[in-house]
Amino acid sequence: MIDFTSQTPSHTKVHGRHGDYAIEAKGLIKRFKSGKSFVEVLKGVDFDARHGDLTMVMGPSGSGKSTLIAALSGLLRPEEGRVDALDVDDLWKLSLGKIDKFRLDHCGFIFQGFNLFPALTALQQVEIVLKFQGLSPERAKKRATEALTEVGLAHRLHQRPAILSGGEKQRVAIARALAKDPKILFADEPTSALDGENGQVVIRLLRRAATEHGAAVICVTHDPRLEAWADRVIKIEDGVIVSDERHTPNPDATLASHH
Ligand SMILES: Nc1ncnc2c1ncn2[C@@H]1O[C@H](COP(=O)(O)OP(=O)(O)OP(=O)(O)O)[C@@H](O)[C@H]1O
Repeated sequence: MIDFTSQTPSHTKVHGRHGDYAIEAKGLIKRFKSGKSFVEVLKGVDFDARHGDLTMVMGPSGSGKSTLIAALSGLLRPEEGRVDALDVDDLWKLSLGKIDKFRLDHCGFIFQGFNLFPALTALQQVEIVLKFQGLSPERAKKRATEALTEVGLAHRLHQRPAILSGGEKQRVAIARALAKDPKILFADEPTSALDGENGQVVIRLLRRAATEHGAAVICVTHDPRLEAWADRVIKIEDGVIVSDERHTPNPDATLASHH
């Protein structure tokens, strides 16, 4: 286990100014230019996510899921609406530098394509982010080793991505995201490139990030089988939230191999 006590209690209820909510967004509108006109991809979306919850965002291809994540995390400016996150009121009113800093300090990201640096070992992939955050090399190494151990990769510390399996690469990406103990963890289709067994390892780690580390985990997925692990399932269609339900998660659910 990683020692998170130096930053936040392990059963975190890291309540910022917005109480149980890690993120609250209102009236998000995002348009993209398409020829001479605009396509509205988010049509006034209200969204919130709580600390300790695994919130799943589901919906058909092109419904706006990735755009929503990008607007919530300060990566893509919406035309209208506001995002309150942790202690920040209206993220999009901050300077770009402050938005970047907010993301670096508080958000973790896990994507379908892993986004690892080909030249770096598993340990270095995680260390680099921690050093960038200001940890000393010794502390970064210790923390990176702990994070990789937590995801079951203690025996792979010195391997580069080329010789890691898809499941191992995704676990490195998860260790990298979790090592800084993010209060908000964004995952975009984190299991879609993986077989059932590896997908299960990944979704269990995301479940644990919410339950044990108190992160608000926001996971975009096409895969309805992942709902078993969710506290909440939000469905989006054509830029509009069409349903929002709370669930009782089953952390021991199984994901049959589908490859
Ligand atoms: N930079 C962009 N410029 C123009 N259109 C875009 C841009 N990014 C996304 N879109 C369009 O916005 C719509 C929503 O895209 P988005 O990636 O948010 O959907 P999604 O629900 O995540 O889809 P998928 O499940 O396929 O990843 C799509 O029609 C897409 O083509």
